Amino acid sequence: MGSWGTALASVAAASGREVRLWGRREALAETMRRTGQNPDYLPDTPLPDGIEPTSELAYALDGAEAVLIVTPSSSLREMCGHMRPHLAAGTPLALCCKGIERHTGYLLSHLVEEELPGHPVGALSGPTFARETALGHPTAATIAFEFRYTDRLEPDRSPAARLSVSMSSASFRPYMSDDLVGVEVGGAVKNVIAIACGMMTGAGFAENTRAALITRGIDEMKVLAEALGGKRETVTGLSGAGDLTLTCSSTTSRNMSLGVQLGEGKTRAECFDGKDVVVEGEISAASVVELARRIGVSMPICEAVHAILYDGANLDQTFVDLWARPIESEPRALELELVHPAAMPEA
Ligand SMILES: NC(=O)C1=CN([C@@H]2O[C@H](COP(=O)(O)OP(=O)(O)OC[C@H]3O[C@@H](n4cnc5c(N)ncnc54)[C@H](OP(=O)(O)O)[C@@H]3O)[C@@H](O)[C@H]2O)C=CC1
Ligand SMILES: O=C(CO)COP(=O)(O)O
Repeated sequence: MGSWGTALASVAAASGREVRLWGRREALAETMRRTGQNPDYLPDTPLPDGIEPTSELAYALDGAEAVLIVTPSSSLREMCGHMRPHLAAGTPLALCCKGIERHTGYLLSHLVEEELPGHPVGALSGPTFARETALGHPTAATIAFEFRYTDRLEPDRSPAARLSVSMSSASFRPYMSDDLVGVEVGGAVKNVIAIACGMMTGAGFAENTRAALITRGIDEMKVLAEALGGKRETVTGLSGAGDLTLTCSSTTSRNMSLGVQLGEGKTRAECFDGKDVVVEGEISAASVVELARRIGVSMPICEAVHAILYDGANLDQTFVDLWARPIESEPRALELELVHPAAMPEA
């Protein structure tokens, strides 16, 4: 029951679903039941009827028609282990977190398929700040499940279609996709590009530079998505360019905000007043770059963020160097063999 989980519970409840909203802290669940709000993550945002906050995971999952998983990506493997004994076979699982697992290079759907086999796994992703979504501002997102055939060999888009219909309301518009890889890559990479945009803004670079980063960031998403078996065109949709535009335009974004503060010269410890805030792009800067290097995809903006965050590179000089790279053609050509992360060479 963090900010995005609570917002999604509001969306589902507003569209008429009965929602059990799980969180690990009973005290917060009890406060939410009593006050109808989540004071820790979405203060001053009343929750609609139909949401039952609980800290009992078995109860939360009992009889669920679908499960939205909204932990930070770094907690996802652990969370899958907690969920395993309580999930009914075949329950669709939709990942609402954004990232790529560090060290394995797994897309989060690969991780969940490994930990929780036998479930359709998809993703819900897009330009969706939690508070705006919970307050009912018109919001669109993408729900992606891989295309499958039914036992009768008929096209089966049912998890994506059913969840989209279940979640849709006057203010929330979920589009359907069968390109899970493309959707997941967009969600992971956009956070790294948002840190880059923030860093540049904080360091005093101007709007032209930010627009260039956003556009070239889309190119980095495209080549990574395609190399992993996704579609380039997915990256131009809500989960790619849409989310990138949102995240790179506002310090409401924690990723953009971290970048701005680092660009202004703060240390990491000084950012967010020392609070432990979920900034997925910090981990993704490492996991995306490690993955890209392993499969031979060039992602210079992500490399720049990685160098600053992990190698102690000088921020201003790194961005000067980014502009001094050899001139390339636009768009980039890509000639790569498709490879599953599990079969990839070590870095
Ligand atoms: N906020 C947003 O606008 C959006 C966020 N997302 C994505 O959603 C994901 C979650 O982010 P968000 O909701 O913003 O984060 P928040 O910081 O708002 O909430 C994090 C939630 O995860 C819980 N949590 C943390 N670690 C664990 C763990 N090990 N086991 C169980 N629960 C855990 C926290 O519980 P506790 O309070 O007990 O620590 C809290 O409920 C991220 O991947 C983010 O990118 C996607 C779209 C929009
Ligand atoms: O993913 C988000 C909006 O779509 C939230 O962005 P931040 O995690 O940067 O706050």
